[in-house]
Amino acid sequence: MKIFYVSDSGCVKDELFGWIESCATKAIKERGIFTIGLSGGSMPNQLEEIFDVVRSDYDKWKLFFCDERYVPENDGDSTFGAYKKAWLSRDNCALKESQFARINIKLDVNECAKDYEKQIRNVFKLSENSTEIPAFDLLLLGLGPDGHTCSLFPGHKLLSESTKLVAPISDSPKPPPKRVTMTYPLINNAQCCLFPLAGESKADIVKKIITDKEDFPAGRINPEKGELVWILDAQASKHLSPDTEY
Ligand SMILES: O=C(O)[C@H](O)[C@@H](O)[C@H](O)[C@H](O)COP(=O)(O)O
Repeated sequence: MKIFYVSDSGCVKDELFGWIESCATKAIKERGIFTIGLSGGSMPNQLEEIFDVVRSDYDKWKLFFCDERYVPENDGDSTFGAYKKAWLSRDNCALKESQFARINIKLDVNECAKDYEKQIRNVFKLSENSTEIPAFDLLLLGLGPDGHTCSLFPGHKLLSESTKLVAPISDSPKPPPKRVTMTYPLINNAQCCLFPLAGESKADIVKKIITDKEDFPAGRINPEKGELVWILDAQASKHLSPDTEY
């Protein structure tokens, strides 16, 4: 686990953009494609200026959602809708809508999750019955005050999902209730999982996970072959000591 301590939310963004650029450059050089998973919540706003900062061959990007709300894209709760507003509406947007893998809510939530998993397997050229697990180049993860990440919530049965790579949830404690979410088998097979966190509201849960090692869904993110990176501003890391190895 790597922890980067920075002073404020602006520096979290700078560090985050640096990671994105280096992951994308490496992936495109090695395999001609960059696969990235995006979270919702405050992350779309955090990533708003990406095209001003990150230099990359954006045509080679394929973008997925670590979790997505099961709502129409024009619904205020839609994560794709949030990125449409934050990115696709910009004059200097270097991405096309077609590069985003979107959920299909014409299907019921269970079939929607299966369809999304199929979309992921297709990008990684893996058949439906392949036992190989796709390895995303970078997953950008959020952290809720209850320690959830993606739509993996404390005490939920999805925490022990061991076969589905994308699962449906219809009882999310964080509204809206219906979502699809990546699960640990997929998340923990990524090359890099990154939590870019800023603000006082993250401090207590960051302490519980990193210092106290209490068991929370976000604390179970630990890529077997990849890197786990926390980028924390002074407020989010106020209970941590930069000299301590966690
Ligand atoms: O769509 C979602 O709800 C998110 O993916 C969710 O997991 C989010 O990342 C956390 O709730 C943190 O949200 P904030 O960044 O707004 O604190």
